[in-house]
Amino acid sequence: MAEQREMKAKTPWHSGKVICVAVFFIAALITLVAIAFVQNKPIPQKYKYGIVLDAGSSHTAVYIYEWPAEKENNTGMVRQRHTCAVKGKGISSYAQKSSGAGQSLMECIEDAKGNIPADKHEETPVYLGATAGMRLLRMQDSESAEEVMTSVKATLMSSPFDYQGARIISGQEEGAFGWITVNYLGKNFRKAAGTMGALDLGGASTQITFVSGQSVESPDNSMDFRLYGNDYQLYTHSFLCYGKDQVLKLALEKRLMPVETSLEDPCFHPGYSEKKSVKNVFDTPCVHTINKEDMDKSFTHNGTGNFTECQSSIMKVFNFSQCTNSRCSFNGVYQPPIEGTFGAFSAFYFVMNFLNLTGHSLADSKRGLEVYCNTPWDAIKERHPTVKHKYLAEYCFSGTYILTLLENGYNFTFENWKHISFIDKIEDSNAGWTLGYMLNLTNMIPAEAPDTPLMPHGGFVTLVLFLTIFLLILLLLWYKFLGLPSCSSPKEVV
Ligand SMILES: Nc1ncnc2c1ncn2[C@@H]1O[C@H](COP(=O)(O)OP(=O)(O)O)[C@@H](O)[C@H]1O
Ligand SMILES: [Ca+2]
Repeated sequence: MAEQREMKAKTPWHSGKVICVAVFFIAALITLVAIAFVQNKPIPQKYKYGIVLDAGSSHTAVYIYEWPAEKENNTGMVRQRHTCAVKGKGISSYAQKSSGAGQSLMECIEDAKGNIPADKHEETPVYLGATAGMRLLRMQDSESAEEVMTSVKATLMSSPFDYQGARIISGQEEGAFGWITVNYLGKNFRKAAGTMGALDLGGASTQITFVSGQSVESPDNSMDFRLYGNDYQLYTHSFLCYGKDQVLKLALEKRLMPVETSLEDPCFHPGYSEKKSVKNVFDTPCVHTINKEDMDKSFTHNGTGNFTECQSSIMKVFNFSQCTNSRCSFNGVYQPPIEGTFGAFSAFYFVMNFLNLTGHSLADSKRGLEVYCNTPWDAIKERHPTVKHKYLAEYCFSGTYILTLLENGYNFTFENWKHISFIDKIEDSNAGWTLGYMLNLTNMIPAEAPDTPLMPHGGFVTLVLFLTIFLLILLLLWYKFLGLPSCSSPKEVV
């Protein structure tokens, strides 16, 4: 008997105590693995949506953004879900028939309805911001501008979305929100590396915005932001009339005074010849007024294709002679020295990308344009049969304007030219003021950095699982070498 009892003690696998521990052990392990698995499985994300209409001078674009509901204050979480290009020209072109402005947006509003889940329509904010085309119309004819804005407001208010306003934004806002967009998308706000300046070229205005180490001398050009716990003092300026369509008018105006029947233009290709109406040049508050008689005339616009001469003619649209600050860009506008890297978007990108000049030095870009501008118009048309006629005719002018604006206007140099990146999108979202505008209006950029957990949730669960398994193994080893703590009742132990 005594021998039998000894045998039993030496074969613990048959003991009730061991089975008890094993059952607990396996049950605990299964539970842990199940918890880790369930917790690590991505839970279906709840998304929120926002719509911004960019009512530019040349056209209107609708942007739909989306972001995971519980992560809205993290940088870089909002992304562009969809865009819709409104057919026809910009809303300012409806000055004479304002109801057409709101009507023009209908198709893209329908398109937005299909792109946002129906149960979210009511809670999705919609904003419209109009830029330089409407600023010019307001200067020219404030009543018509008011009517156009009333018309677009009515359309947006009749949509199922949550109407949050339609207004003409200021040039400072346009510049600053473009800067916020590129730095938000580039996740620069929480990096030590610093931010990127923003260069936006439109049809009617252009904006330059960057963080300057020097204090900004003129209050009009200064904007302060506190974002994710950092203070930023921005230098920003918007040059009304210096978008590429208005600058073309400024340049033509200089060559058309006095009004003649033909005009030789080095900024257009040799062989280019088109009849244009004088009114098309002088129909804007950016140029001088001329008498009605001249307004009704027309002229033949002939290209001569000469980059150097084109550049000299463009130089005349800038005024470099007066500056009441310590330093200026042009037209007496204060600008601190260029600092850091820049993202150049909108027409800066469209034009430089078409010309294949996005990765070139300033010297190479000039050489490239010399050849391009001098190429006969017929050859250009043959090479690009599908490109819109107006764009194609104007790329030599626009490219030359871009180089002149950046080098002579803003004082970029052969040296720091490489710090300019011509960009269209960052991570599938367009660079432009719309995203920054929405982030600001929805309070999605906190002033202080939100507290972040030490490690992501999934990592935390996995770590707990491993630590527990490790402890269980320790327990088993302990049992093997030191014996088993009893599972049975205290009475039996005694
Ligand atoms: N593919 C393209 N090639 C050249 N220019 C383009 C292209 N697409 C758009 N543009 C131009 O980009 C500019 C966009 O300006 P827009 O945003 O409408 O005006 P603003 O910002 O001054 O109110 C316009 O001059 C338009 O003609
Ligand atoms: Ca624009």
